[in-house]
Amino acid sequence: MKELKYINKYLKKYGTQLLLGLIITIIARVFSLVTPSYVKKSIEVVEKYGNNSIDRSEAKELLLENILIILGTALLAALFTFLMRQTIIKVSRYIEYDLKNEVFDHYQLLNLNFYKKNRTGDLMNRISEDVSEVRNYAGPALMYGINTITLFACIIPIMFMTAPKLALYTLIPLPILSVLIFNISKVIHKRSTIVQQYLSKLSTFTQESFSGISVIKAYGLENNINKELTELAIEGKNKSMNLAKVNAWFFPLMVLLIGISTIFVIYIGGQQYINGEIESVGVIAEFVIYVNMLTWPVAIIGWLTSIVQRAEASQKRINEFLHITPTIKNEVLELTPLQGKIEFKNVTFTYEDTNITALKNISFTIEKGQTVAIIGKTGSGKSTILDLVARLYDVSSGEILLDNTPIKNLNLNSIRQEVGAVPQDAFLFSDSIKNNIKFGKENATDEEIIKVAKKAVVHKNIMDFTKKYDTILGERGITLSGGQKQRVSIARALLKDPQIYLFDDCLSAVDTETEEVILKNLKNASKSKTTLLVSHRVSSAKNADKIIILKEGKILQEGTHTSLIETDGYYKDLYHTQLIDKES
Ligand SMILES: Nc1ncnc2c1ncn2[C@@H]1O[C@H](COP(=O)(O)OP(=O)(O)OP(=O)(O)O)[C@@H](O)[C@H]1O
Repeated sequence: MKELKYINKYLKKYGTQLLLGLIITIIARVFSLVTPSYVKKSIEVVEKYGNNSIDRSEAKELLLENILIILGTALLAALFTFLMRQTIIKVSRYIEYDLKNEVFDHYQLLNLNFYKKNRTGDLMNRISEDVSEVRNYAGPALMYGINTITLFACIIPIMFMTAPKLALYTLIPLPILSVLIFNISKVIHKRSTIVQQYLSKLSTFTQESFSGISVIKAYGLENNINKELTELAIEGKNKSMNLAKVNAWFFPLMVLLIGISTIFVIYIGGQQYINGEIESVGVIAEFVIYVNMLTWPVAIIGWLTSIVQRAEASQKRINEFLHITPTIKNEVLELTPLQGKIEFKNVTFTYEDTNITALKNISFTIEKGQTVAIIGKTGSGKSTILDLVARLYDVSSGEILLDNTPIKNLNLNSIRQEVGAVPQDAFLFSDSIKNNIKFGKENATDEEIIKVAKKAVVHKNIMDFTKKYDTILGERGITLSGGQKQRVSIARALLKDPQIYLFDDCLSAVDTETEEVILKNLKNASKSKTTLLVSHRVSSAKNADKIIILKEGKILQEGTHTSLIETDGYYKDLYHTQLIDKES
C-alpha cells in the first residue's frame, strides 16, 4: 500500500462525496437486512396458522403486511445501492480523470531524453491501463470493501444473537471460500497478464507490418510475416485457453460453496429445531438468506485483495514516471520577450543516452535579423545546434546567450514562443491541412493561412485536393509527399511569425526550382528575423549572411559564400561537386 498512498490526496479531495457514499452504503445494507427477519416472521405466521393459533384472515393480514414491508425495504435498498454506485464509482472516475491529467501534464514537462529512453507503448500503457487499475482500487474496491464490512458488522451479530451454534456452523465454509477465490484470482491475474502481453506483442507486430507494408511487399516477405504472425497467434491462443480454464472454475466453485453452506444451515438448523434449540423453522429460512447475502462479499475479499495488489503494482509504475524531475526547468516565471540575437560560447554537448559528444567547444554569434547557414556531413552536429537554441537540451559545458542573456535565465515559454522550428522529419497530425498549419497560431484567419501556404509554395498543391484546406492527413486521410509535408511544415512556422527561425534541412525533398522560390519568399518573410538554416545544398546556403561548416562537432570553416568559395576546403569542394552535378 506504500505506492497507493500517492492517491490519498485525491481521496481527500473527494472526501465529502466518499463520506456520503459510506453513509449511503450503510443505509442500503441496513434496508437489505429487513428481508431475512420478515421472511422468518412470515414463516412463523404460517406455523401459527398451522397450529390454529391464529385464524385465516389474521394470517392473511399479517402476511400481506410482511410482504409490503419486504417489498418496501427491498425497493429502498435498491435505491440506496444505486445511489452508492452513483457516488463512489463517480468519485473513482474523477480520480481516474485527475490522475490521467496529472500523468499527461508530467509527460509534457519531461525532456526529450525521457522519450528516447521509454517506448511509446509503455508511456501509453501507464497512462491508460495502469491508471484504470488504480481506479479499480479507488472505486469498486473501496465500494465493495465498505459494503462487505457493513454487511459483516450487521449480519454476524444478528446471526449469533438469533442462534449462536447454527451461526458458527454456517460461517465455517466462508473463510475457505475466501481463500479459494483469492488463490483463483491470483492465478487468473497471472494468466491474464500473460494474455495481455501476448496481445500487445501481437498488436505491435501487426501495426509494424501494416506500417511497413510497402517494404514487405517490395521484398516479397508476405509469407514470412504470415508465418511469424501465425506462430504468435497460436501462442496467444494457448495462453487464452489457459486463462479460460481457470476462469471456468470461478462461478461453479462459488455456487458449490453456497450450496454447501445452505446444506449446513438446513441440516444443522433442522436438527436444532427437532431438539428444540431454535424456536421456529423461520430461523432456518432466515439463515439461508444470510448465507446467500454473505457469500458474495466473502468471495469478493479474495477479489478485492487481488485488485489492491494490482493497483499497487500499477501505481508503482506510474510513480516511477511521476518522480522523474525534468532536467530542463522553467526557472524564470515572468515572460522575457526575445529580439533574436544568438551567441554560442565554447559550447560542448554530449547526449546522455549514447554518450556521443555532438558539439565540441563551439563558439559563434548571430546578430538579430541575420541568416546563418550550417553545412556539414551527416552526424556533424547541425541539428544539435538547432535543438540547443530551442533549449530542448541544456549544454554540457559553455554557454548559450539569447539577446546577451544566458538561455537559462530566460522564460522557457518565451523562448519556445519566439522559435519557429521546421524539423528534418516534418511531423503532421492526423487532422486537416488547415489545422496542421494553424498549430502554432490557433486564432489564425483563413487569409493568413493561405498567405503563408503561398509563401511556402504549397497553396497550389492544396487547392488541387477535393477538400482543399479541409483535406484530412495521415491515417484517416491522404498521405502527402515528402516535399509537400516539408512545405506545410514551413507554412506552419511562417504563420507563427517568431523572432527566430530554425530550418533543419527542410527543403531536402523539394526540387531546386521550388527551393529557389521558397528561399526567396523566406528571405522576404524573415527579413528582420534571425534564421538558422541547416542544409546539405550550397544552393540553400549561398545567400546566407554567414555560413558555418561543421565537422565532427567542430567548426571547420566560417564565412560568406563568396569568401568560402575562394578558400580551399570543404565548402569549395562541395560547391564544385554540386555545380558539376547540376550541369551534368
Ligand atoms: N537524440 C539523440 N540521442 C543520442 N545521440 C544523438 C541524438 N541525436 C543525435 N545524436 C548523435 O549526435 C551526433 C550529431 O547528430 P546531429 O543530428 O546533430 O547531426 P546532423 O549534422 O544534424 O546530421 P544529419 O545531417 O544526418 O541530420 C550524431 O553522431 C548522432 O548520432
